[in-house]
Amino acid sequence: MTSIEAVTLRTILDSRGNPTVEADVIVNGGYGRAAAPSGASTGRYEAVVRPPQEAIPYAYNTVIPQLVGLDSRDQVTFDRILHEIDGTGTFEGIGANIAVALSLANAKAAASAIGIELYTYLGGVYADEAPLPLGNVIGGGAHAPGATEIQEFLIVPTGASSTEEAVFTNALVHKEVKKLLTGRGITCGKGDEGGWAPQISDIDALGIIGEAIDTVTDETGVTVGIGLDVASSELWDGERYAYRDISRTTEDQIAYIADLVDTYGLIYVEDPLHEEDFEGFSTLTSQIPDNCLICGDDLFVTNPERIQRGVELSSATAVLIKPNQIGTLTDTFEAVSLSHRTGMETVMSHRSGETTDTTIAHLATAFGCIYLKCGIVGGERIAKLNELIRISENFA
Ligand SMILES: O=C(O)[C@@H](CO)OP(=O)(O)O
Ligand SMILES: [Mg+2]
Repeated sequence: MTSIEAVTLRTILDSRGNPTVEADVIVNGGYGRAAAPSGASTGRYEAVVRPPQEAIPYAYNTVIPQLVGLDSRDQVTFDRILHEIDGTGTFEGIGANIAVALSLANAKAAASAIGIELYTYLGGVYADEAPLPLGNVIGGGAHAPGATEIQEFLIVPTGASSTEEAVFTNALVHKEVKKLLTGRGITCGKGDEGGWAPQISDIDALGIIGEAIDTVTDETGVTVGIGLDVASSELWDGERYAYRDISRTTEDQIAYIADLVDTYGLIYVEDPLHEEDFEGFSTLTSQIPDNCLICGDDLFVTNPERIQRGVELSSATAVLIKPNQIGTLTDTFEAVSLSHRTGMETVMSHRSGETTDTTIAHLATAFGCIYLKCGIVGGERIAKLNELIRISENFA
């Protein structure tokens, strides 16, 4: 038994300058630390976050005394107890930020006590491949208001032969996009996730990224695919998708996305429709070629019940996995395994508000996710990418 000896919670800074929760779990022979990230375009059905200044004192009184003495290696019981103490099903009581930090820190403590890496502890001998990085190269929406209308223009170095090459290919495209923007006299800063945030149309963004990829592929020989996170719940006004100069009905939106997939050869589209529209997702998925994943983020919120509904309606071919949307590692694992059992891919994802915590690089590898979505540059993003490079050394 790896007994939990002490638990500490503190408030730390996130990448947007907001307070977030960090947990330390100390066990006999090891310790684990994890921090909660936070979203800007959060799904309506995500587990509930409580402000750290309220949630931490509450956890010291109500949660931590019940965790001390538990066996850290029994993650299922640890997570069940978090749910029992909370009692709401959505972590409204203790806060999903507290729950996720504690749950991940506990797994890391158990791995550390055994003296193995987290991805090996969770994935065993069959965790032998690192996911490809899916990175945000241009962005707007809730992450950079005033820039592009689609929230994220993503790239995946599908032709990379190593994690190092994959990570650096994305970085080269990111640099090349800056060159092209500057060459056209377009000034831009960066959005919350480190993608460029120019005031250009979505179509121009796709054109520029295509050009940048061509240059990088010519230089390196590595092919790169393009994806989108439309984050459509942010555009949906209850009746239509309200873009700046046009508003689209659901049918128009489906036709628009299908056309983008076709014209730009997209290989990944996340949240093309809003978070309630399982049927619209299903119609779009049936029209899209198999080589393009249709991924649900706000639609599924890493919640097995919602994923099951998506399975029944064939709404998507991939599920975005964000541990803080559901609150515990065990719930996250259930979401991943249900997705895989039903033939869907999984994409482990950062949030727009992040810390230098690298846990998701381990989870993505342990759980066999196809992609790790975590940006391209910026300290809190490269922390995860550099960890992925370290993890991949073991598979060489
Ligand atoms: O929509 C998303 O997929 C995420 C991460 O890119 O954004 P946020 O964390 O703001 O929900
Ligand atoms: Mg998303």
